[in-house]
Amino acid sequence: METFDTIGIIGAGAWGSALALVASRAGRKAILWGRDAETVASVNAGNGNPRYLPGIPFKEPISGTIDLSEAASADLLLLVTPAQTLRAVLRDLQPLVASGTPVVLCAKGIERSTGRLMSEVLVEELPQARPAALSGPSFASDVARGLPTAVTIASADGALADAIADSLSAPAFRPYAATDLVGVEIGGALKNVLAIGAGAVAGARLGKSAEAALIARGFAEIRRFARRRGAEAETLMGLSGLGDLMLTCSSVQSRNYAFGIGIGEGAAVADLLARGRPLAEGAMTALIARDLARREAIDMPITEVVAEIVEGRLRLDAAIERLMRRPLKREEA
Ligand SMILES: NC(=O)C1=CN([C@@H]2O[C@H](COP(=O)(O)OP(=O)(O)OC[C@H]3O[C@@H](n4cnc5c(N)ncnc54)[C@H](OP(=O)(O)O)[C@@H]3O)[C@@H](O)[C@H]2O)C=CC1
Ligand SMILES: O=C(CO)COP(=O)(O)O
Repeated sequence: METFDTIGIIGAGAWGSALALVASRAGRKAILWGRDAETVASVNAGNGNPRYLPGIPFKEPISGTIDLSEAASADLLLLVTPAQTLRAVLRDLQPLVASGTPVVLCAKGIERSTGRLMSEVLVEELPQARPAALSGPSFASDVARGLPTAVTIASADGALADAIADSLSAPAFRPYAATDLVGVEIGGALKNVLAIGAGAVAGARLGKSAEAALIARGFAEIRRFARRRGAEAETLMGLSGLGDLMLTCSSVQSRNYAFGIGIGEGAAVADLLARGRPLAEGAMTALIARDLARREAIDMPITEVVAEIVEGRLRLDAAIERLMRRPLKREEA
């Protein structure tokens, strides 16, 4: 099996830092690239990442750098900047990455300007890379603390997925290899949209029954979308689909769920978005998924209302009424 001794992590936010700790715990040399010199200096001084993972000590060695070429020369790269920044980051990486380098996409989103999945952006901008994705139920703070976590690592090249899983496996971090890259990406991106919806229902105190209904019917939308893209049904039932959906739609640790709670409690979406941080990828993904669903005639009514709420064009009570008044239908997805 191929082995990857050095792992370059691109993006020193919460998830990139947590994954750098994982790589180090797995016995690899972890090179964490960040554009913020202060954060990188803090990591190198052994003081962790107080901006994104406050209060969590970094006990394992990580080599921080602001020099992209240093991280880009690693045997394996993890790309961990937000979805909408992926293309620009890949353009910077293009002259620095050796042919055949495996690149693991860790952002959960779809590109707004093109509707492309992260792997499609990767193929366009860094064709010399071997694409893979890491997804699943995993809060950065849990992983950084060393709490037990399982994720999916997918690549169309099954041997590569196995090798990446092997290289990242650590006592409290258990990766499962998979080959359905598209299914893994879709589950990870679209669960964030439902987390906003579920959070809004929770924030408005509409009851756990309503939350469960939204999650279950929203999951039917994700499966519909994934089926159309050729994903395997079982993928959506796994860690990167149902697993991450359960986590993100039920925990205030989730930034998407928390964003939804804010909406449900009556905060203006514009105010929530203007705060800019923490990152709620689903706010952007809702708009893209709605547009793609319309273009491809996929019935996604919950995604539709979440998108309109995010756009500030629909109130939560009107959204619920619209969903409840839809013509009755058979339950099958
Ligand atoms: N946090 C989590 O629990 C998990 C997150 N993810 C996914 O990982 C992705 C990243 O999330 P997360 O790390 O939490 O986000 P954070 O907001 O914690 O960090 C984002 C990082 O990306 C950097 N960044 C932003 N824009 C650019 C850019 N244009 N070029 C280079 N670097 C940039 C930021 O740098 P700066 O500080 O300088 O702005 C920051 O270091 C998201 O898609 C998210 O869905 C997946 C699983 C778990
Ligand atoms: O993807 C995540 C957990 O698996 C993190 O979710 P949030 O981005 O909503 O915090």
